[in-house]
Amino acid sequence: MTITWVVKKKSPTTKVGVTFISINKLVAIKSVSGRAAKLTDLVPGLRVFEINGKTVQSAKQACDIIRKAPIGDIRITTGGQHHSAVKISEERTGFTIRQYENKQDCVLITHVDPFGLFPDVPTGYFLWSINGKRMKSVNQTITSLKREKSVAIVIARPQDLGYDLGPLKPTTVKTRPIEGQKPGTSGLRKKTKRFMESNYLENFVQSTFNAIKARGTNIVEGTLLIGGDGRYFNKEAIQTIIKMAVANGVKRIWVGQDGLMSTPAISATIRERGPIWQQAFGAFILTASHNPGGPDEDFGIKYNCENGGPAPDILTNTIYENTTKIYKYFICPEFPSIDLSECGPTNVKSTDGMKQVCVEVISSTENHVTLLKSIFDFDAIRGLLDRNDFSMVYDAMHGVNGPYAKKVFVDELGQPESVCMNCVPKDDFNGAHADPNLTYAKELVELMGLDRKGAKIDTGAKVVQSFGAAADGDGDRNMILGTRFFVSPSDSLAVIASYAHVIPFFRSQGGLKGVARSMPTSGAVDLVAKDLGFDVFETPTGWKYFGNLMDSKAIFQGKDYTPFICGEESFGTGSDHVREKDGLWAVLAWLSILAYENSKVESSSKSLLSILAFDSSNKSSNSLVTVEDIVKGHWAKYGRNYYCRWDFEGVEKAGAEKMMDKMRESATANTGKEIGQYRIAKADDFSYKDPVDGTVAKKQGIRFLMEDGSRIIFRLSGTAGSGATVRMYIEQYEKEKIDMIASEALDGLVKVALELSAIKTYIGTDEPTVIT
Ligand SMILES: O=P(O)(O)OC[C@H]1O[C@H](O)[C@H](O)[C@@H](O)[C@@H]1O
Repeated sequence: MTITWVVKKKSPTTKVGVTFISINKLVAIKSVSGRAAKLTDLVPGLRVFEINGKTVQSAKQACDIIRKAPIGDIRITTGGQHHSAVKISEERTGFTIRQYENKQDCVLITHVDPFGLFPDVPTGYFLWSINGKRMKSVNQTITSLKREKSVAIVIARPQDLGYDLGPLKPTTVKTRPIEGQKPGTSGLRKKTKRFMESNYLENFVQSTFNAIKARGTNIVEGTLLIGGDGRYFNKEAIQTIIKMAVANGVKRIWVGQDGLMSTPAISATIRERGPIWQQAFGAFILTASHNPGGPDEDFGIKYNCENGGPAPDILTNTIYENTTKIYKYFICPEFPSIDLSECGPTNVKSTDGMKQVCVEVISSTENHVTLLKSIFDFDAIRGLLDRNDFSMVYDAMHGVNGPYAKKVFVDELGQPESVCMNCVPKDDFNGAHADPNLTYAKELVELMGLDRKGAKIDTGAKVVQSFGAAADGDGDRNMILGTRFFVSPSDSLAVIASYAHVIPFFRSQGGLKGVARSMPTSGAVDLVAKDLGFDVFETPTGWKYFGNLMDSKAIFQGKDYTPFICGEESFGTGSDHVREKDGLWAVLAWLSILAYENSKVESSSKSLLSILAFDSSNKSSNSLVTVEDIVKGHWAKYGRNYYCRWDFEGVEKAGAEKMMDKMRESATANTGKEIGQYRIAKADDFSYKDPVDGTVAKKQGIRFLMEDGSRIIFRLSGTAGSGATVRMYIEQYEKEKIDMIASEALDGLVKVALELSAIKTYIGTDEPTVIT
């Protein structure tokens, strides 16, 4: 309510009995005397809006207007809601006050006694002045209250001072676009030091918020999830993202304990956690996956959407566009840093208590492990693990999956801690390359009796474990090994698909309906699909392409391809239980297959392997059906897709791109060409039209498809940290000759590939850094 008071100015110099005080850009009445005091309720503390119809913003301006006004009526318009004022002659004020931590020269009223002298003063306001004197400290205020006989206080609404939100108050920070923030195959990856540069992380995070808001994501109602693989800068980045999320309007945030959460666990948590009104609308995942970590190595960030899957191309493109035209970001600098070491909620309120944000530190493992338990028969797996002739080791390579492995193998499946190798997450992965392949998982590979080419080595009298598996930094990749035996990821996918019915998740839903593989992954799974009648899809590299197929019915109202299994040659396997590849899922799938086959051998009933080619009846009733038995049984039934990938890491980008351009240009000319013992049936640059949403992805890899079904593929890595990485994929199918050594079987085709690409001319070498 506003009231206009009329006081008289009797001569050019007479005072009208009203003095003023400034509070920021507001004006309040400081004191009232003489005739003016007779006007009922014109008291100190009322806010002054206008004098003689002019808006006032400072005490000086108010005085000037009155001084310059002609003799006669002066009209002072005030509002009563903003400030309260009381004249007293007693001592008991009924206040509790404290210094306001975000602004050290302000006194905040934290409690008001309803029976005290100022019952109408709301808490959360500032005690601005007493008898016209600005109060800057609690001591000064107490002294004044005690000393003055009559007290007129002016209080200020926090929002009038711009302090109302306190820790929730957003600040706008000016920035400029930073070059090179285009996400690759799986998010933005750069050197950690680059990410630590001023505004680098902030620009990307703000661009992501801008993109998801424009897409209609309701970030105010849902929950934002944040977690990472624990690499260097993980925790600092999380605190920054929390502060930016709050400034952008997010009210509920979940963070994995210690800042840790594997990529599949993030996907599971988005999909599974909380009542519908709390469910996560998306997640920031801080990882550069299998790239090395540490201050001099790589850092990364990616965004996953409400279905738990990686942001689709359309969104990452918008994020990138936003990074090229960003000039400001929002952050709450006064939001407290959250202690990530203990699970539980921290509620942070605005100073006026009107707004609240909850940051909850949640278990990193709980949602994912609960989901895995609902997919697999843990009792059956425990039966296998408890056999005297079975042993296993799981190498988390110091990545994020250590705590998950301990939870599953030790807590749930009752195995000794020794099953878990390198299971303490480290921010530099112990100086190693947390990539589960024959080269980088060296310790495990040797333990399992293999060399870096996957050939058996002499382990002497040492007993080699029956089963070995490894994970990458963020826990979405897997490598499967048997005793002195390597399972290629393409074969692993095909074997799991052929055994899907032994896993309750698939069996209970009427069996598999769809399978998919990335284009460079071998066609082994296609043969299973053809045999067992599932739909099969060949997609570009990148897990995001599988998501639409999994959601074909639920989101796109098309044909239902779920339950669904998919995989990539890059050591990724998974299903529609989440929208990411899932390293532990693949390991449990293999243990389920082994448990199934071994329970059959034990009960002497007919084994699936005997239906294939491996004849379990030749085994003594107690001998273990091994990983090698299962894979060889698979080859005997379906034939073998000999396969290898050569990586040329950290080569010069320009040369690598030139080589790809040359092969692209020569595709038509190469089609029909004979080279060595091969004839090229088709050479092209793979492009993919998504059968679900119709989007087209071009330039996804140069293919040489031979008439006999063999394939040579070249593509540039989309995840390389610096320079370029050329990947060369070689595949040759043999129906009968399944017992050759892979490198020997593929020797001829490798030579053809080196010749067709003229790789040495372009990148200066034809020696790979990694062979898988
Ligand atoms: O582009 P590349 O380096 O070959 O990496 C390809 C891989 O990148 C990430 O790990 C993605 O999550 C995978 O889905 C993809 O297969």
